[in-house]
Amino acid sequence: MGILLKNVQKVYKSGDVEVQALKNVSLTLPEGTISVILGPSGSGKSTLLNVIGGIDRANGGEVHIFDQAIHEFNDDQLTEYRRKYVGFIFQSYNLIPTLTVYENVEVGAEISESPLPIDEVLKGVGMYDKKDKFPQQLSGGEQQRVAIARALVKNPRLLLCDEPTGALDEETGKTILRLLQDVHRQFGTTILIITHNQGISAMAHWVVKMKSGELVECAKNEHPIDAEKVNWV
Ligand SMILES: Nc1ncnc2c1ncn2[C@@H]1O[C@H](COP(=O)(O)OP(=O)(O)OP(=O)(O)O)[C@@H](O)[C@H]1O
Repeated sequence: MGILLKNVQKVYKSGDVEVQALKNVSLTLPEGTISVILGPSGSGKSTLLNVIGGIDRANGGEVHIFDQAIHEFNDDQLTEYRRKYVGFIFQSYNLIPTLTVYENVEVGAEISESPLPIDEVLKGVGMYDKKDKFPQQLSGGEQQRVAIARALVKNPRLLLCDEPTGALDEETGKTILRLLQDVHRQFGTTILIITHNQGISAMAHWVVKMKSGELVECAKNEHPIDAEKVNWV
């Protein structure tokens, strides 16, 4: 199984206040599928992604990723899990401003046991021609391509995307979604995408809906559409 969550709970405490970010979330997503996670702001989407990616720990329940019980992992094991299996893409790109495009992707390659060739990955995302540029010399869409290249160069089995098109216009956003779809087709990568754009769910195999820390729906989409045909909302 790809992703298997059983009764996962996450509580954040700040002072006397407790926030139940995840309430008994159970979820099954097969390996090699694209899933979209929808839900209002504060519903627990990022927390869910972070728990699956081993950035954050659940307070209760079980988290099995590729048949590994990561909720039982110690910190070193969790770091190793992230390094080996997980690529992250965020809305804010998180590129290192003092490094070139090539060097930013190299950072991703260095932490991997079996990285893909950097030049090939840069060509794949259409950024090879700009490999010597710095992030501030690039448009938002180009920066996101570099961030995707940095995640992909690890050849991750799991690609976690938190609002990857949130800062992009429709045309650029769709090229990024196309790229994710191509990655899925080429490598069979399991991809999770958090979005506020409901239209994107039409390109996913599974659509997960969150509300107030609860998983309210996990529906299969039998006929995912191409990224270009997404109804941008
Ligand atoms: N580090 C933290 N400390 C305290 N509370 C937190 C922390 N991270 C998240 N929360 C709270 O947990 C709840 C779920 O947050 P989360 O970021 O997972 O929601 P979200 O659905 O991703 O929201 P958004 O769409 O706005 O990013 C929110 O009430 C949030 O304020």
